[in-house]
Amino acid sequence: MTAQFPGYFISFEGIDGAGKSTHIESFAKLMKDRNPDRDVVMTREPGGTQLGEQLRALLLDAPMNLETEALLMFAARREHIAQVIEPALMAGKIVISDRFTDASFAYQGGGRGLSLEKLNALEKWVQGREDGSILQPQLTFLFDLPGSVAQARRSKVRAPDKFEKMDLDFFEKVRQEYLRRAKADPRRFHLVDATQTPDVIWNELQALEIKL
Ligand SMILES: Nc1ncnc2c1ncn2[C@@H]1O[C@H](COP(=O)(O)OP(=O)(O)O)[C@@H](O)[C@H]1O
Ligand SMILES: Cc1cn([C@H]2C[C@H](O)[C@@H](COP(=O)(O)OP(=O)(O)O)O2)c(=O)[nH]c1=O
Repeated sequence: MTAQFPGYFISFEGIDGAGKSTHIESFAKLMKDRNPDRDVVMTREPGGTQLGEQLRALLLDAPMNLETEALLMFAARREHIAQVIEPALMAGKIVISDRFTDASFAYQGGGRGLSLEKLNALEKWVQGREDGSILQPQLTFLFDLPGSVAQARRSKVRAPDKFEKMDLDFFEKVRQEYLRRAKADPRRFHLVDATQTPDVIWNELQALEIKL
């Protein structure tokens, strides 16, 4: 269940190298152009706050126990929700986040094997609201593509962080968990075939009618 806010919450998801960053800023500009009376807040996870960015640096670099990793992801998320996401949504803003909780289910759950039970408990704890609802994006773009294609793209442009050093099998498991979640919640997810060219993807994003 999603709490009702005057704002609108959108997340971008996908395995590393899927093409999220390539489109997210143009998409934020598109939202602003179409809704000139609304503020658009761009943010990211892990991160989005001063503490969250410090946690991000640790999470993307230091090897750690799986439970520790999940707890730190959700700790950064709690701060992000309290400081950035909820206030913006209460004020009627459009929040666009480069990743949110689906990434924890996909990476720590699907990829590294943390149980669904623990992830569900963390989600309830961190995103639970007084009215019993759980904060979720209203719309999630899932950029989907085979791990091998994403890996080839990444290797051309950047040195890998801790997650990007994981092998193909890991990314295939992350991808399958993302797809499982998308299938379970088709009203929230918009699946993007990320093997298409950036132009085709951009046309697809522009053609979407988003009812705020
Ligand atoms: N649709 C696409 N086709 C081919 N290359 C792409 C496409 N989208 C992005 N890229 C390239 O792939 C690399 C990774 O894209 P990026 O947007 O950083 O991915 P992400 O943010 O999902 O990790 C970049 O070099 C980018 O230019
Ligand atoms: C939000 C989140 C991210 N991650 C991982 C996915 C990415 O590998 C990494 C950072 O994501 P991202 O910002 O997409 O990295 P980049 O800017 O290098 O494309 O953190 C998790 O494992 N769990 C989470 O809950």
